[in-house]
Amino acid sequence: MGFQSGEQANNLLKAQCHIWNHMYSFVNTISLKCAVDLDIFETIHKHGRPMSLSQLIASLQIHPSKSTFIPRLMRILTHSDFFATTNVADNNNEIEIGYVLTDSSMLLLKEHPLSIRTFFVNSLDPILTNPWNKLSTWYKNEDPTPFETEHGIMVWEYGGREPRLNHLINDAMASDARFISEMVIEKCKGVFEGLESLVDVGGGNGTLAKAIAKSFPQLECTVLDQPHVVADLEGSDNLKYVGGNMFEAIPPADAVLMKGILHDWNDKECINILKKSNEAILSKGKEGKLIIIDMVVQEDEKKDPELVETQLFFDLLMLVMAAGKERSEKEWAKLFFSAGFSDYKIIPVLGMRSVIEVYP
Ligand SMILES: C[S@@+](CC[C@H](N)C(=O)[O-])C[C@H]1O[C@@H](n2cnc3c(N)ncnc32)[C@H](O)[C@@H]1O
Ligand SMILES: COc1cc(-c2oc3cc(O)cc(O)c3c(=O)c2O)cc(OC)c1OC
Repeated sequence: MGFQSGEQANNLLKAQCHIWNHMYSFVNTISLKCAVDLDIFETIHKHGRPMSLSQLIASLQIHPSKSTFIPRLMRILTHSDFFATTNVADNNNEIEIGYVLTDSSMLLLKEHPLSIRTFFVNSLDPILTNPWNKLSTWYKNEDPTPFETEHGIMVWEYGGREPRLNHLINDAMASDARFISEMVIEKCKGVFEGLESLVDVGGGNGTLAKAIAKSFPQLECTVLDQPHVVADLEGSDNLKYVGGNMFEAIPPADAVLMKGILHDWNDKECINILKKSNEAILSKGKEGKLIIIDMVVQEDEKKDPELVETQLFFDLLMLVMAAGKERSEKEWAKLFFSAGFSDYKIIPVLGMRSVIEVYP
């Protein structure tokens, strides 16, 4: 085949690069996981100043025959912004490259107060990644999710039967909730002010509710989750745990909080949960509200390509794990009005996610 122009050939070469880039996008994931498993971030952090390759290699627990392969791992992770480099002088005053952590790698440290390492590590456990290999099979069968095609059971039911999955998910969610709690409370104080009671529906082990209960001591907080999730958890003065089913009943409260819940369900199921939430709010006899923390998918691709791509990754994650979806503002509005709510306000202060207030 002859090319009509140099431009045509160049376009095909670019297309090939695009395919190869996607063919090996997983290299980014695997390299990052490898650095976490080898404790590279912890090692550089503990060093306390820029760390040269020789210092790093000497501190890692790797086989001596693998020392010469560390620079290549460091190079790709520097390319993907998990390390920054600077010049450092060695003992002989020779200049070498020194590695330092970036904001992203800091969040993968075990001891960082906002660490999301557990969310990262647990999300890459084979129990949660194997279902992705069933995506095309799932498109050809009647199963509700690729998770069910892989494991023969839906994710939330499986959590009740398989303690390892229950812990993987609960610990991952708690890690995310620790990250987001402070920001929610700091940036959205007004959302909680004046409330006397709040129920965190599907609140997991209560990480977010605990932070809210601590910041607003006058607020009576309840965490509703599946019985096996809250079974061994103990409340405090203004926090209690209730085992139940959000499709059946939600305890009455001035406000219903749902973080990362509605994106796990399809539209029909969401409308049922929203109607139960509306009943819970109205039964207090006051003008309560619903507080949702979830993604609002940005429709303007060009605004922040990494943010939009990550939202689209999560949209497919929801399809693979739980038959849910990430929603655009239009899709959220349709759900709220179908469930009988009259208005809503999106507060876009959490990066990829937003706080949405919804009013009866
Ligand atoms: C994605 S996690 C979110 C956890 C928590 N909101 C957070 O932000 O960390 C979804 C939660 O919904 C809970 N869940 C699933 N089905 C439920 C049901 N029918 N009733 C109550 N909770 C449920 C799960 O047990 C899980 O804790
Ligand atoms: C709780 O708030 C959020 C939860 C999720 C989230 O993340 C997951 C990650 C996994 O590896 C497997 C899963 O099954 C899940 C979920 O089911 C799930 O809901 C994601 C969020 O934002 C992207 C959350 O914040 C709203």
